[in-house]
Amino acid sequence: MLLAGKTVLVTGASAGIGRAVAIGCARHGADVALNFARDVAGAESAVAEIEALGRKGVAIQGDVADPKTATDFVTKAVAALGRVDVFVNNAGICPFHAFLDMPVETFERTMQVNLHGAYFMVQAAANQMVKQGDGGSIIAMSSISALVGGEYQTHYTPTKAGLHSLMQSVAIALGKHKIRCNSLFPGTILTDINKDDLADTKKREYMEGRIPLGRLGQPDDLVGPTVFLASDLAQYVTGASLLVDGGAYVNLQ
Ligand SMILES: NC(=O)C1=CN([C@@H]2O[C@H](COP(=O)(O)OP(=O)(O)OC[C@H]3O[C@@H](n4cnc5c(N)ncnc54)[C@H](O)[C@@H]3O)[C@@H](O)[C@H]2O)C=CC1
Ligand SMILES: C[C@H](O)[C@@H]1OC(=O)[C@H](O)[C@@H]1O
Repeated sequence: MLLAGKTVLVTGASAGIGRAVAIGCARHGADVALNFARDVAGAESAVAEIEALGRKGVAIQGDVADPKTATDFVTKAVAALGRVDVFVNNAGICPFHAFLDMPVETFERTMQVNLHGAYFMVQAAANQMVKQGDGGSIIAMSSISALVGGEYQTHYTPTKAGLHSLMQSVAIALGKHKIRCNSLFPGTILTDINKDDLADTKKREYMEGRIPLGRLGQPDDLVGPTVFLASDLAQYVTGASLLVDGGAYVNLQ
């Protein structure tokens, strides 16, 4: 029970990686607050799974692109669960689109959800941790895309590099408060975010072929790395990043 007694907040947790991480943290002993955008049924079923594990769970609706959602989420999570020990910034979108005719709205929305939203969420969680006075752990679901490009992700990859950069800077700003800040770099994980893109059999086989461990990732593959960074096992780890990609990044030839 690496997270016994800890309260974990996760954004975008009604589906995909966020949901797996929220339930995984509960499996490791944490109470969990979930932010979700629209999927009430998904959020409620995630809370039910958390409660079935004997932990407390609460789902709080809000669009992370609105800066007010950040203080609302943290305030309501603290009202329900008492405190914030771990904050996982997970919510994100990746509407694949070519560069030369990228719609302004698609670019701006991707920035607002993935990066601006993260900034204010992390700020709200950090202020609560500073008020509590006994440290904490902040984890950003960045991406292998912080390190490499994507032809149809020119609006997305800068948000993932930006998220990692944010973790590096807040690791410095918050170190004096014993708040650790780190990034996870998932590779290609099978979720709704890439369902359409990977419906193209050629693309899927190409992506699979790049992975030394021989398979695309599953949301549960992110649970162990998240629990590690959230836990006291990582007490001297801050400003760091961890690739969770089956080895895809290092596989040049
Ligand atoms: N699936 C993959 O291959 C990879 C995913 N990631 C990142 O992992 C994170 C989770 O993505 P997945 O689980 O794969 O996709 P997903 O589409 O299954 O989950 C994304 C979650 O974010 C939520 N969300 C989207 N916009 C929101 C908003 N405005 N406010 C609140 N919640 C919002 C969605 O409702 C959903 O629950 C994202 O930040 C993504 O960029 C990073 C690397 C690889
Ligand atoms: C959505 C993509 O499949 C996924 O997102 C990322 O961040 C990875 O680099 C993959 O491209």
